[in-house]
Amino acid sequence: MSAGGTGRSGLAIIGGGKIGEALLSGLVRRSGADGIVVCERHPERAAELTARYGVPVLGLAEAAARARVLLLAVKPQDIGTLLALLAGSVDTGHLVVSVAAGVPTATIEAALPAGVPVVRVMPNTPALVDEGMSVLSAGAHADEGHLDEAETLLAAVGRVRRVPETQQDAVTALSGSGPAYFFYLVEAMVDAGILLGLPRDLAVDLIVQTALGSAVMLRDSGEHPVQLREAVTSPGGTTIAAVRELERHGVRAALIAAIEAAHDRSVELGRAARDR
Ligand SMILES: NC(=O)C1=CN([C@@H]2O[C@H](COP(=O)(O)OP(=O)(O)OC[C@H]3O[C@@H](n4cnc5c(N)ncnc54)[C@H](O)[C@@H]3O)[C@@H](O)[C@H]2O)C=CC1
Ligand SMILES: O=C(O)[C@@H]1CCC=N1
Repeated sequence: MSAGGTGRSGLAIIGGGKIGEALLSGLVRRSGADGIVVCERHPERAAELTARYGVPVLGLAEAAARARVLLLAVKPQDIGTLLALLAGSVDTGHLVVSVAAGVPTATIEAALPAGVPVVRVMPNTPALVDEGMSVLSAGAHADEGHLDEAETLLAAVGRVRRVPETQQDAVTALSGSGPAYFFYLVEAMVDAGILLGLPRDLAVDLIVQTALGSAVMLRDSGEHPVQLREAVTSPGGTTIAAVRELERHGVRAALIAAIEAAHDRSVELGRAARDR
């Protein structure tokens, strides 16, 4: 991560919120805090990140003067203001990596000096435990080398895939927001355990281990989710009684509609960032 002639190296994480911290924590675990700086506008939060990870918190101009890669991790609603503050400190020797949901690379490019390479990334919070899923797309001025650079960065906290930018709103709805759907499902299953009279800690333990085991099977067995579900579903048994209720309550349709709504919201956030 060094750019010949500029004297810049390393990474500035701009926005030390939930995803900024998830990425920071993984990067520090992997290679230590050297070469990483953070920009965070809330001083209390900034102090917390320094205490937790040993990273310096700098102003935007100083961070851009030092770091070659600028990782933008502020809300889509704040990206316009951030880019206006940052534009005078950014040049084509930087690589700008944005994780802002919905915000097209073209919107970021238009707010920065001509030719600055931009890569759009959709990560997710399991980066906190090195099991993240990050999906990359190149902007107009980002080449294969820039994508490789962003991929190396994100690979420190989990798996990485590349897609054309047109797929990023769908990716955001699936893997970006995806952890929330699984947590929601787990909450509901724990509630069911409570209804059936189990102690909460037992219900949580049963469901979390079942989620983990199921996830490993999905990843490693080579079998389709339908085959895995069929293997649990004994004729005349308990599972089919539950599956009938899931179908009767439209859970499959509800999930599809929910994910479509997340996609549409991502598109909307992108439009709002462009028009702001
Ligand atoms: N939370 C998640 O699971 C994921 C979030 N994202 C994206 O990451 C971005 C951040 O999301 P969260 O971390 O959830 O939000 P957050 O609200 O927890 O964090 C944003 C942080 O940016 C800081 N900030 C805002 N403007 C700033 C500026 N000009 N200079 C310095 N710091 C500034 C805020 O003080 C805040 O701490 C969003 O664009 C979101 O779409 C992407 C993937 C997953
Ligand atoms: O809810 C959000 O907008 C962000 C983007 C993907 C996950 N969290």
